[in-house]
Amino acid sequence: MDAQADRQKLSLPVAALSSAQERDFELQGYGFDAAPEQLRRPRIVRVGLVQNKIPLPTDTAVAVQVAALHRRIEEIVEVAAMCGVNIICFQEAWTMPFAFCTREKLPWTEFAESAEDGLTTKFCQELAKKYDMVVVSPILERDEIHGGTLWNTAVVISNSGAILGKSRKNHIPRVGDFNESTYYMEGNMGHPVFQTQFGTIAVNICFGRHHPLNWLMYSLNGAEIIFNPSATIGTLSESLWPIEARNAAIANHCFTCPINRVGTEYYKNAFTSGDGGKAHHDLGHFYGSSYVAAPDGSRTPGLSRTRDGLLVVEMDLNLCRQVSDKWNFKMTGRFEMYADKLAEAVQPCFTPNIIRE
Ligand SMILES: NC(=O)NCCC(=O)O
Repeated sequence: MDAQADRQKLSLPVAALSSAQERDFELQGYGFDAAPEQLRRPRIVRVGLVQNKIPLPTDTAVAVQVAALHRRIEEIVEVAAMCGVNIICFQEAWTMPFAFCTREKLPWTEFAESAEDGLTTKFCQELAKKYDMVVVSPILERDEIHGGTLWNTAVVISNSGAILGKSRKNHIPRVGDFNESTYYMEGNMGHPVFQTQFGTIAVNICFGRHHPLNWLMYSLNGAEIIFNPSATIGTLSESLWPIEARNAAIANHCFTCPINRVGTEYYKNAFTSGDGGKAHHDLGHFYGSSYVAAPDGSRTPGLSRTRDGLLVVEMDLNLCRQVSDKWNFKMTGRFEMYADKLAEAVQPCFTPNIIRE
């Protein structure tokens, strides 16, 4: 039997379920248990994963689009609060259309905001305080202190409303129409993890999902829950989606939370893919399917491929150490051997260890 079938359904408040229905988004809840221990109490936390379409056409005024996204997220977060969510994470670049496919600078760079005192961070600080909830807010960041550099950044806001810090996307796609290197730089902050009241969390943004060493480094820094806010399309990655984050949860003895936006975003000006094909007006269908995977390899079902949704997942973080003690991948990982070998392999003078007759 697929381990995903035995994730128990979480019973969610009727008021939350009816609000979700009224507000036209899917609401699902699941739970992961751990065995009782003698010396540690269960460490129960509820996480919320939000996936959504952009509510307005991409040629609406920038400020109007941002405000509409704020309103949409506010109504979903309100329902998350009814469900007792402690930590919530939104999708990659949640305040904007995923317009990097166009390669146009304006108006898309106008969606970039300061991670420290931009409108969106202030909005999230209010939500965090109001609902006593840690908020992970992935945005396009404009870093005025460093010449206005753009980054793809997740701002982590404590349930007190204080900004705990930020984490930047380490790996930038060079595939299909994901022309993100035209806009922002590779993250320069390494692999920060954030100690929150509810557990230790990290944010591995989108394309980092394909890089096992990226997951590993967040885990080595102590992350128990790694969020993976993403924007990806069916024709490109749907076959990888159920596997990569789930495998990372197993390999790193932690929970992983991949989140993908939904819908097809239409652009007025056509763009090409540099493959001789016809110019087109959209990047493709963002297939949602957000889910949570546990360190024991089980996972929740995914949210819808087409609808806005909130996935509420209760987990006992004691499961991380319990699975680690069973499988010991951190003990058996031989990281010292790989550290040496990788240091050699990245040198220009490296010669592969191939034995020939
Ligand atoms: N947002 C982003 O990095 N997308 C790239 C495609 C993928 O990773 O599936």
